[in-house]
Order: sequence, then structure tokens, then C-alpha cells
Amino acid sequence: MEAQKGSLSWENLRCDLHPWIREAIKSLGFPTMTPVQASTIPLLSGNKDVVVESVTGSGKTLSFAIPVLQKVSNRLYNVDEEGEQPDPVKRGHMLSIILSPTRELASQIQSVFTSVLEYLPEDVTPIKTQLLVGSLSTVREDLDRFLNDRPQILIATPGRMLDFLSSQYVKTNSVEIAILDEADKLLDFSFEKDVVNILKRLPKQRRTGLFSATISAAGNTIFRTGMNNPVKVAVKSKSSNGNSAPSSLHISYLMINPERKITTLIKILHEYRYKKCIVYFPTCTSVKYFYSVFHKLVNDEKEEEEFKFYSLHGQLATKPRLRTLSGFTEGDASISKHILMTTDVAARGIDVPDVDLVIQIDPPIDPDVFLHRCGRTGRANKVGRAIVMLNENSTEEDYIGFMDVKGVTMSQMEPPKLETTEHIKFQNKLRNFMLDDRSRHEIAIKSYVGFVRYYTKHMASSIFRYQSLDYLGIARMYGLLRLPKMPEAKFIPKEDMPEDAWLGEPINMDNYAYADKQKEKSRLDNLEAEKQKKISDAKRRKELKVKNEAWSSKVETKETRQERREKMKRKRDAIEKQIMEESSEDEETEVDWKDIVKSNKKAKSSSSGMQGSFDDL
Ligand SMILES: Nc1ncnc2c1ncn2[C@@H]1O[C@H](COP(=O)(O)OP(=O)(O)OP(=O)(O)O)[C@@H](O)[C@H]1O
Repeated sequence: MEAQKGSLSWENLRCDLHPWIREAIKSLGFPTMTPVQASTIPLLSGNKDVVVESVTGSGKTLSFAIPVLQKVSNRLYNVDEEGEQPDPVKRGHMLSIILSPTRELASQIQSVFTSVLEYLPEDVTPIKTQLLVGSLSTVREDLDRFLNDRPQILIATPGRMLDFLSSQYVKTNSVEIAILDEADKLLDFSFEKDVVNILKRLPKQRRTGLFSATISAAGNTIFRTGMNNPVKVAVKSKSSNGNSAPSSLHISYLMINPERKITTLIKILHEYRYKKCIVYFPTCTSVKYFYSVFHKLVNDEKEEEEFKFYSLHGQLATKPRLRTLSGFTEGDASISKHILMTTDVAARGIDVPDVDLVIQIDPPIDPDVFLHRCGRTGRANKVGRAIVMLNENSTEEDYIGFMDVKGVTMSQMEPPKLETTEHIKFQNKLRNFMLDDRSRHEIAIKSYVGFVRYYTKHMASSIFRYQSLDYLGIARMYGLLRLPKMPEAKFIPKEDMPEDAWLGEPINMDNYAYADKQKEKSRLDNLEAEKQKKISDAKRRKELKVKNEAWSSKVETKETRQERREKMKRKRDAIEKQIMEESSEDEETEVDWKDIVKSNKKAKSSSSGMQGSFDDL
């Protein structure tokens, strides 16, 4: 079904809504519906299952929140034909569940519900939500709260929801509506099993809604969700011919020498006008690493802080993750530019209204995630700009055509002018930063190796060819002092490989210290222990050498013996000759001589036996 045309005034919403919901919508202050809301709310509030694909930032959350609240209100407030009040929802039962792939998104969805529920009249049964996400609380605590507070709407990540549902006190047979937000992600290999398992426990006659900006990526797995003849709602960008990005979002790409990615990023952060920017990095370690670099090196020349950096990744516990995100969302008015450094944990669904710039240091492994990352800006018709960096002189340029086929149009942008002196100045600063603390180099290596692994996992492997990646340029971008040993080094042309893999001036690794005193002490202790081991190994080797020499002298002896044997033979021949000449008739002498020869042989064999026993010493 195409999005509904005509007036998008809320009055024109063609469905019955509880008066309190209509009032709430008015109070939220959105003058009109978005197309996806106009299409979806009547279907899902009625009796239809829906599969909704609509561009990022087009208001999908409200387009399922309103039908959920409508269904819950029907159950709680609608009197029957005889005017009887409905039975209260039993303890341990819920009416709706909403699944999201990340904790951040689950928490954000809950706050959208909270903002609408603020307008619920006080004299009716309260509608409550509960958030179920890992590490915020234990399953036991979640269960206690659920049984005490009796929320009708559960908003959860799949793993925690499944744990929660395994309790005998939790009953799913009253669920009337289930929503999968970012449904393609929830139905991919990472979540599918859990999600299908959850859905199987829900009553068959429930309503189901699937939502995403890239739902087609879910493919046939959609049919495993048990939907009943679903209606497909597709909302493309207003301006474009089937463009999958909103028209308010301008996406551009930058062909760049990978060595200059970080210095160019810093230049953009300085020169562009924006309030909030999200920068995507490939891995958690790279976020941690570059956060420490930026935090220290990018603000340091100014007295007043120009930037505030935030680090958000999946290795953080839930509380700091949510705190960081709300810190970034609220911002700090005294600082002009806020920069969230993150991974794909913040690629989908996150709604921070005044993000006006998104930068991707590298494209994501999954091409569908590209649009989600870009879509953190240019939301709700606000202008936004997204930039992706691609490695120049490589097959990465094919990414532009590849994404175009997927309905994502990008235009090329000129990189900001970055003088070589500026680039070198920063690289030197980075080198000194690295030299100040050995642990910085270790994390730099870890993030570099992590990136290499990441690169080999690209789904579009003919575009992102790890065989021809500029390993040295990227190592310099990561600020490495020396290239680590890794199997991929075989792809570096021999003539390009610097001596001993040093990327700059070689340093003495023995003197390269940790800033942390304790760590440094244990490194020095280990170094000393290694030194002692080396000395004792050397001693052992020397002893072995002596043994080997003795062995070789045995070989020598063998040679001498041969010579001696020949000498003896010559002597014997001479004596024999002499005897034969002097007294050929003296038999006794001949016997004596034979005895002499015999005893000589004996002596020789016993002496060679001695030689053998010497060798064994
Ligand atoms: N009718 C409306 N008019 C104007 N703004 C709206 C309307 N409905 C929602 N919004 C705002 O639009 C922004 C984006 O909404 P939402 O997060 O639901 O988008 P989405 O389609 O789910 O995006 P994504 O695909 O990125 O998850 C929010 O800040 C929300 O408050």
C-alpha cells in the first residue's frame, strides 16, 4: 500500500482513537501527521498486521505507539454492551510487547510512550510501561517489579525478554499486540531464534507490526513471525524517485588516502558548521582508542573547549551507555560542538533531534546499516548531512554505484584543504602521544588489527577487497609505530614494506614505558626475568657448544685414526719387508711379530673404547 495522499492533518486520521489519545497528540505539538503515521495508525489500530518500511526519521515510533496505546485503552476502558466495566488485567499478564535490538533504542521507545502517557487522565486505570534490558537489573528484579507494578506494555531486547518469559509467573495469553522495531535486524541471524521463540509464546489472534527503514532486508524470515495476511506500508522519500533516504538528508562521499582519514576528520570537525555530530568507527576498541586520542589532542591547543566528545560502544555497561547517550542528547550549552564517537550500536533508531552531521570513517560491513547510520541526521524534515570516507585508488569507489542500486544516492565532495604540514604536525603529535605511554600503542595495535578483521568481513567483498587494502596507510592513520605481525602482511608489496616494519624512526622497545607505574614496574620485572633467562639460555648454549665441539673432535679423531691406521700399515709393511729381508727363515720371530701386530690391535681397540667413554662425559 502506498502512503496516503491528501491532507496530513491529525483530524483526518481515519480511525477511532480514544479521546485522551487525540488530546495527547494535539499536546505533543506535531502540527501534522507524517505519511507513515497517516497510513499505519488506522491499519494497526484496526485489525491488520503491518509490515512498514519507511525512511529514517519519518516518525515510525509514534505510528506504532499510538495503535499500542489504543489497543491497551480498548482493553482497559471500553465498557461492554451492558455497560459493564472490563475485568482488570490479571497479575502476571501483559497486553503488549515491543522488541528492539538495542538497549538504547528500547529506552528511547519507552520515553516516547512516557511522553504520550503524560496526557492520560488521572482518574482512569493508569497505563504503565516496563523496560526489560540486560544488565540494568536482574531478571528477578524485573519480575518483582512486573508483579508489583503490573505494567501492560513491556519494551525489551530479545535476550532479556526470553529470560523473563521463562518465569512461570509471567503469562503471555493476554497479549493483544506485538511490535518488532528495526524488524530486519531482529530477524537476522543474530536475533532470529530468540525473536521467533518469543513470538511463538504469544496468542495467535494478536496483532503484529514490523517496522524498519530497510525491512526488505528481512526477506522471507518475515513469514516466521506468524503474521496474518499483513499489509505492507512503504513510504519512500518525497523528493526522489524511490530514494531510500529522506529528502532532507544529503549524503556525500569522500575519496581519500586512508592515511589522512583522521587528520581530515579533525579538519571537518573544526571547519564545518554543526551542533551535534556522530562519527562511526568500526569496532569498540577503535572508539575507545580514538576517543582517548581526540579527547587529549583535539581540544588541547585552545583555552576554551570547542568540542565535547562522547564515547559509546557495546562494551560499556548499560548504565554508562544510557548516560552517555542522554548526555549527548541534552548537550552542554557552553560547548559549541558535541561529537558522539560510536559503533553500530548507535546506528539504528537513535533519535537525537539536533544531530546535523554524521561521518563514517569506513562504510559498515552490512550495506543496509549504511542508511541507518546516515539517518541519524536529516530527521523529521530537518536538514542533515552525512559523509562517508572511501579509500582512494581502490575498488571502494564501486560502493557508490552499489548503493545507488539500493536507492541511496550520494554525491562526491571535495575534501577540506589539508596542508601536508598540518597532516604531519598532527601525526607527530600522535606519535608523541603514543610514545608517552606504551599502553596507548597497545590499544592502537588492537584497534588496527580489529579493523583488519572487520574489513575482511564486509558483505560486499568484491568492493572491499582485503587483498588490496592499504595496510601501511591505515597503520599510519592508527598512529602505529611499527606494523604488528599479522597474516595479512603478505598482501603488502615487498618493495613497500619498511625495514623491520617500523613506520617511522625505530625506537628501543625495552625503554618504551607504561605511564602507569604499577604496570611499568611489572614490565621491568618481566624484562629483567627475561634477561636472566637469556643469560642462562646463553650459558646452556655455550655448554652445548662445548659438547658439540667434543663431538666434532671425535669426528676429527676418527679422521686421525684413519691416518694412523694407514701409517701403521705403512710401518707394518716396512717391518714385514725388513723381516722378510733380514731373516726369512726365523718362524718364531714371525709369530712374535704377528703377536706384536695383534697386541697392537688390542691396544688400539681399548684406546678407542676410552675415546668413546670420554665422549659420553
Ligand atoms: N508527526 C510528526 N511531525 C513532526 N515530527 C514528528 C512527528 N512524529 C514524530 N516526529 C519526530 O520525528 C523524529 C523521528 O521519529 P522516529 O524516531 O519515530 O523516526 P523513525 O522513523 O523511527 O526513524 P528510524 O528509522 O531512524 O528509527 C522524532 O524526533 C519525533 O519526535
